[in-house]
Amino acid sequence: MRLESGTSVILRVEMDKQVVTFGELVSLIGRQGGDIVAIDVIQPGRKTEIRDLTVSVAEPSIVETMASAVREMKGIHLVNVSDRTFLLHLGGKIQIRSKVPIKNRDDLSRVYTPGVANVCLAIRDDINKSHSLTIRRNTIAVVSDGTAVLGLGDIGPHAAMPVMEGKAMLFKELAGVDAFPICLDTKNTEEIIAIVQALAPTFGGINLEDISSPRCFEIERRLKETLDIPVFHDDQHGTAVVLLAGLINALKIVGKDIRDIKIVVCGIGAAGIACTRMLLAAGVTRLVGVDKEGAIHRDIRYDNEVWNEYARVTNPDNEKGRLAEVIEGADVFIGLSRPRLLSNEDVRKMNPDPIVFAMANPDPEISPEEAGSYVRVYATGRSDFPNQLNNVLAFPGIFRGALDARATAITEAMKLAAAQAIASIVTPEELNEEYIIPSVFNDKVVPAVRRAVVQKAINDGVARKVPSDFRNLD
Ligand SMILES: NC(=O)c1ccc[n+]([C@@H]2O[C@H](COP(=O)([O-])OP(=O)(O)OC[C@H]3O[C@@H](n4cnc5c(N)ncnc54)[C@H](O)[C@@H]3O)[C@@H](O)[C@H]2O)c1
Ligand SMILES: O=C(O)C[C@H](O)C(=O)O
Ligand SMILES: [Mg+2]
Repeated sequence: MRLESGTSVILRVEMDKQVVTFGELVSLIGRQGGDIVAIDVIQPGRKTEIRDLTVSVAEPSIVETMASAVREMKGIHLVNVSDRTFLLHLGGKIQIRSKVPIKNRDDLSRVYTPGVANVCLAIRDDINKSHSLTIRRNTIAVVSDGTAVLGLGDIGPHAAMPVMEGKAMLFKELAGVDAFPICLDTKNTEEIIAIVQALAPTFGGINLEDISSPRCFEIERRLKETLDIPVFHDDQHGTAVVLLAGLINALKIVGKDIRDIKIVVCGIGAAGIACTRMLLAAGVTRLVGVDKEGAIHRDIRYDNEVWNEYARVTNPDNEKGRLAEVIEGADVFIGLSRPRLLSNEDVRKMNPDPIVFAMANPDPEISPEEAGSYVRVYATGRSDFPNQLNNVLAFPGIFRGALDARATAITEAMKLAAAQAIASIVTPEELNEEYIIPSVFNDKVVPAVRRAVVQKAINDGVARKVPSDFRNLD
C-alpha cells in the first residue's frame, strides 16, 4: 500500500476476548509507534468483537511493521488495513444525479413517456439536435484500456478505473464538464475503435486516456477521421500543451531561446511523441529522444514505425547511447517515462541553468532532493511539489471550449492557443523558478483556455456554434 507521511490508517480487527484484552492491543500498537485516535465498534459480541481502530502514524513505514505485529498477536485477526485514500474510493468517486425532480404524474409524463417521445422524434428528424436536447451537450467519455496508467504501465481496465473516475471529477469540478469513465476490457485496436465509434451518439467528445503507444496513435487517428465530435488523447495533447506552457515560461527565467537549446526527451511513448511534435512546431531544433534502448537514431530500423519517423525528424547529430550519455550538454530534460531514471550525476552533465521537467507519475524521473540546487527550474506532474506540470491544466478548459463551440475537432491551433493561454496567466512579476505554471486551482486557467480554444475553433471553421459571449464582438 502506498501511504503519505503523517497519515492515518484504519485497522479492522476481530478480537477473541477470551484470549486477548483490548488494552493489550492498544499498548502493542503504541509500542509500534501508532497513536489510536478513534475506535468504532463494528460488530459487538460477548466472545468476539470487530472494531475499527483509526491509527495515526508519523512515518508510512511504521504501518507495515505495526500491521505485522498486530497480525501475530494471539487472539487477534487483522481483517484489513485501509488508509483515508482507500476509504475515499469506497463505492467509487462519482455518481449520476437527475437535473429535475420527478414528483408527480405530470413530471413523469414529461421526463419520460409520453412527452419524451416528441423529443426523440425531433432528434430523429435532425440528429444535430442531440447536441442540445440530450446529455451530449455537456458530456464526454473518458476512455481507457488500462495499458499505460500513469507511470504504472499496463495494470488493466479494472485497476485503471480510479484514475478515470478521478479525471471525470476534475472535468466536473474544474470546468463543469460531465465526464463518464469507460474502461474497456480489450487491447485490440480495431475493437477499441469500433466500440468508441458505437458509443459516440451518447457523447459530445471523447477523451482517450492512458492507452499505450503505438496503438494510441492509430486509435486516435481513425476515430478523428470517422467521428464528428472532438477526439483528444489527453496523455499526448494535454501533456504537450502544458509542457509547452511550462517551457515558454522556464526559458524566460534562464534567458535562453527555444531555437538554440538542446532538449532530451526520455520516454518516447504517447506523451513523449506528442510533446516532441509540439516542441518541434514551437521552433526547437536540437532534440534527442531516449527510450529503454537509448537514443532514437537513424542507424536502426525500428519495429515501431512511429519511432522511424521520430528518428527522421529529431536528433540532428544522430547521437547514440544511453540517457547518461546524451544528456551531456542538454539545456532541458523532459521525462515522460518511469520513476527514478535520471541521477544527480546526469543533471551535472547538463548545460548551466538546467531545466528539468520530470513528469512521470506518480513518481518523477528524479526527485527534488536528487535534482539538487544545480537544477535551475524543476517541475513534476505532482501536486505536492511546486511547478505542477500536469495535463489537468489543459484538458478541462480545452473540452469546456470544445463543447461550448460544439466543435467537430480539436485542431493544432486550438492546442497551441491553449498553451499560450496557460503560460500567459503567470505575469512577469510573478514568474520565478518555483512558479512557472499556474496552479490547478487558479480559477483563471479554465476560462483563459476555454476562450483561446473557442476563438481558434471559430477561426479554424470547426465550431458548429458560436457561444453567446463571442457573439456581437467588434
Ligand atoms: N505530468 C503529466 O501531465 C503527464 C501526462 C502524461 C503522461 N505522464 C507520465 O509520462 C509517463 C509516460 O506516459 P505515456 O502515456 O506516454 O506512456 P507510454 O507507455 O505510452 O510511454 C512510456 C514510454 O516510456 C518508455 N520507458 C520505459 N522505461 C524506460 C526507461 N528505462 N528509459 C527510457 N524510456 C523508458 C517506454 O518504453 C515507453 O515508450 C508516465 O509516467 C505518465 O504518468 C505525465
Ligand atoms: O493523470 C495524470 O495525473 C497525468 C497523466 O494523465 C498521466 O497519465 O500521468
Ligand atoms: Mg494519463
